[in-house]
Amino acid sequence: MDALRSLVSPLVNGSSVVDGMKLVVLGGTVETARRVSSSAWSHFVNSFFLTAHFSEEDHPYDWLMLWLSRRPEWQRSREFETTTRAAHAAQAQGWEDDPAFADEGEAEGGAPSKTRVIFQPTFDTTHTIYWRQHWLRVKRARGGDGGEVLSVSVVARSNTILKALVLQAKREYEAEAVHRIQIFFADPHGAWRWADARHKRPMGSIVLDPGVKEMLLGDARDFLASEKWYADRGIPFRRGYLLHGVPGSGKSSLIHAIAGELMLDIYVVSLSSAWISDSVLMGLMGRVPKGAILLLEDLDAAFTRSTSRSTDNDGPAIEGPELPPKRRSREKEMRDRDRDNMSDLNTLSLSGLLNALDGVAAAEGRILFATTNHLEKLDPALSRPGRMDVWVEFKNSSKWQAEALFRNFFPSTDEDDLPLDDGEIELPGTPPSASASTSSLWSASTLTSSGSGSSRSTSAGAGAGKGGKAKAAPEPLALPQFGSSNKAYLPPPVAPEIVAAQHSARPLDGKTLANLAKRFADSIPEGEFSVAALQGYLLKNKSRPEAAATEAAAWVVSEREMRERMQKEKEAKETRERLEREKKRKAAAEKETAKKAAEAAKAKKEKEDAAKAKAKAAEATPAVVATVPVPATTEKTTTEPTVALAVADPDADTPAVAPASPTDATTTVEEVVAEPDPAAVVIPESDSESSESEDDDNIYRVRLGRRISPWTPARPAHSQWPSHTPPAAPGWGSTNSWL
Ligand SMILES: Nc1ncnc2c1ncn2[C@@H]1O[C@H](COP(=O)(O)OP(=O)(O)OP(=O)(O)O)[C@@H](O)[C@H]1O
Repeated sequence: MDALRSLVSPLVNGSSVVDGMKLVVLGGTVETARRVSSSAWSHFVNSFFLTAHFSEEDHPYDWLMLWLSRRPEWQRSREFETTTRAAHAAQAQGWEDDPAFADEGEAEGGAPSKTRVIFQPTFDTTHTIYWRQHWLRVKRARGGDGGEVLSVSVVARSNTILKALVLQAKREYEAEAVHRIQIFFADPHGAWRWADARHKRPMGSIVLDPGVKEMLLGDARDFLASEKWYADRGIPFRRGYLLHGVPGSGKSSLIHAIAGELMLDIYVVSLSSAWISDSVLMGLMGRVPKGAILLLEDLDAAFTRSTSRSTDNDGPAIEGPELPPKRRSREKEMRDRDRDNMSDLNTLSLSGLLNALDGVAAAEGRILFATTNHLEKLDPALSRPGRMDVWVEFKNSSKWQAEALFRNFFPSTDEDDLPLDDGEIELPGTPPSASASTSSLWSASTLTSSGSGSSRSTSAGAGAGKGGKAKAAPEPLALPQFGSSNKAYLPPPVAPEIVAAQHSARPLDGKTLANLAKRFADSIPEGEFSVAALQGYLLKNKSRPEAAATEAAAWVVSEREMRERMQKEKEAKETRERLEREKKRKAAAEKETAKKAAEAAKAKKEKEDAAKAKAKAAEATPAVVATVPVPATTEKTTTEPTVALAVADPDADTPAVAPASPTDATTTVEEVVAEPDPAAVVIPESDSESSESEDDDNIYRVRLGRRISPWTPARPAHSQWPSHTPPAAPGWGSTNSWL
């Protein structure tokens, strides 16, 4: 005990515990003070900083990212990450041209690298950038929703510097984007997703009847400048254009060109999308920025989504030859993915669409373009003024358009159009049939004769746009040929169309071009082919303008034949399908008839079987019939009806009757037995599980576990019953001695 006390006493009485406690308190105080002072310091510092936050989803974020990408401090980050995800943004904004920002890799052969890598500082790294006599602290971070947020802080008394920064970034961005238009597509979640940045399409490349383009462009320009005019008159600041007509006639191309001319972004919604609904559309419309083009594709398909249209035409609305296949396929992929991911949720209603177009929540300041191939399918409410103010019809190509298209297509050495020869059209060089072998020397003979085996790349005088300088005829084509050194077997000549596909045409002088264009237009029937079809033909002959002009008539014939063949095939297919359908319908009807007949036969058989079984059972089993005889005569005064039991004897003609009560009413029983119900109240004794009595004025039957068919003998009048003896049902077993 003493030993224990001696151990504990220093702890209790000694100063070590107190010292320990003091240490804990001291440590706690110091740490608290440190935290408080640090927090106070950061509050103090932050109170001098002005901070702006930019969310990834908003445009200023893109402006600032472009601005930052050009700051050496940003690029010198010691901690950085690489991404290819943002490569499209870089491309869109021209960052790809900045060697410090993207990789310089090139694929073999000098082609640009397929994947561009972007370097950017990691998250949560703070950068200090000096700009306009201010130090800016810039940080990328993750926002609450997982998206990226860019924060820019500056020590300043007012936020002027931050505003100036944003405006500067915007200016730079817009200067960068001046040659491109941004395309956004609606996604199934009701948000706008950036899809592409495309080069502007020159208005001159659109071939329409004179004045149409100018009218539309002028109208849109005037609208954008008239906000006050609209406000003063209380008219909603919106304008709608309905472009309708045959496919491939330039509707989307014109919208693209107008957007480029007016420097507007395009927001595209395809109303035939599977996921579109009233609420999604309303949300999308509300988020279209002011001064943008909203493009509603396939207006007619909104409520009658035909699979053929939605599957065939799911490419981007803004199509053009200049669109790189890579981007085209990315957009297609995006749409396909959306379509695959989403179940068919299209619940767009007409009223929903009308509301989205000009309801109270509809966005103002935007230009609406809607396209349709079937004007006749549109609800009149959709196309009324206020929703669609200007209508433009697009038709198949006229001769005038064909000529203009030809002139646009092939490069010319002259700026000015030369008057056409009145006389015969003169083609340069040899006749068309031989032109393939002489013009630009793309011929097979050139190929075979060039067999040096060297792999020289041919610049075939291409790229000289209209007005470009005339170039010397390109060098003979010298493609590397497999087996060129093999003397035993010479390679077969290359097909002319393959050769033609490899080059562009030489620039033609103005007079020749004019003559060829006229010859081409003469061969094209008025209003029979779409401009897109003509463009396709010219593309096939893009290195052979002469052949394109002279072979156009043959092409028209072959196209007609092909159409005829396709029409016949279509009709044959339809007939086949119709016959197939009829056959199926017939087979189904026959099957149905056979089924019904089988069912009827089965039912009949069942009925017969049941009847047989019943009859058999009636013959085989004696039954107990319990009836309650009634007073047959008025003399009967007893208040208790007598119960009689009839035991069915299969061998007897009539069932034997055993009086159930000593107070017998033989007459009654005999009556009952003598006139049995034909529906056979024959109840096997063994079936008797329960019984009840039925009140029937003067007849009482006792049910023995089976329904008894009605049997109504002659009734005595009620008055025959004494008033004090109602025909109460006898209590179960009240008089029936055997129960
Ligand atoms: N009038 C035109 N002028 C110049 N090019 C045209 C014209 N019409 C069609 N094209 C060319 O044909 C192709 C398809 O044109 P576009 O997509 O504009 O037709 P669309 O009328 O919008 O067709 P759809 O109704 O099927 O969407 C484009 O490559 C375009 O360059």
